[in-house]
Amino acid sequence: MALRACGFIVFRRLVGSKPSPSNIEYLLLQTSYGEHHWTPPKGHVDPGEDDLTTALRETKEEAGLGAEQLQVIDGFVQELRYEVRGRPKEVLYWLAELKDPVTAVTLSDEHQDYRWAPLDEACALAGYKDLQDTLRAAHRHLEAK
Ligand SMILES: Nc1nc2c(ncn2[C@@H]2O[C@H](COP(=O)(O)OP(=O)(O)OP(=O)(O)OP(=O)(O)OC[C@H]3O[C@@H](n4cnc5c(=O)[nH]c(N)nc54)[C@H](O)[C@@H]3O)[C@@H](O)[C@H]2O)c(=O)[nH]1
Repeated sequence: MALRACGFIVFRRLVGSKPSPSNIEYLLLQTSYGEHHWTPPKGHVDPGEDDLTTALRETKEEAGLGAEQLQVIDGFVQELRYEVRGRPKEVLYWLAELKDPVTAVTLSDEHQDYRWAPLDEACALAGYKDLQDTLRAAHRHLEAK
C-alpha cells in the first residue's frame, strides 16, 4: 500500500499591499534530517484519520499554525505521487491563506528552518518538479480568483 501524507500550501499576502498574486509568499519548511529538503507543512496520515484532519494537524505540529489562523481556499487540491525508499507515496496538498500575515511560525524538531518565499524562490527551494508544478498551479488558482 502507498504511503499517504497530507498538508497545506500556506501562503500570505504582504502587509499593506493590495491583493495581487505578485504580493504572495509561500511557506516552506526545511527538514532537520536526511537531505534537508524543503516542503510545505505535511505529514503521514494516522490510521483512521481523515485527510483534511491530517493536513490541519501536521500544519499545526510543524508550523504552529492552527485552523483558526488559516483560510482554506475553495476548489484547490493537488495530488503528488513519488517513490520514497522504493515505496510509492501519495501526497495531497490543499491551499490556505494565513489570515494575519505577521503571525509567527513555530517549528518542531522535524524542521531546522523556514522561509516565506515568492513563487520563483519557492520553486527553487522546492527543487522537485512535481512540487514546483503544484506551487505554480496554486499561484494560477489565486490569479484566477
Ligand atoms: N533521520 C531521518 N528521519 C526521517 C527521514 N525521513 C523521514 N524521517 C522521519 O519521518 C518523520 C516525518 O514524518 P511526517 O512529517 O509524518 O512525514 P513527511 O512530512 O511526509 O516527511 P518525510 O520526510 O517522511 O517525507 P517526504 O517529505 O515525502 O520526503 C521523503 C523523500 O521524498 C523525496 N521528496 C520529498 N518531497 C518531494 C516532492 O514534493 N516531490 C518528489 N518527487 N519527491 C519528494 C525526497 O527525496 C525525500 O528525501 C520525521 O520526523 C523523521 O522522524 C530521514 O531521511 N532521516
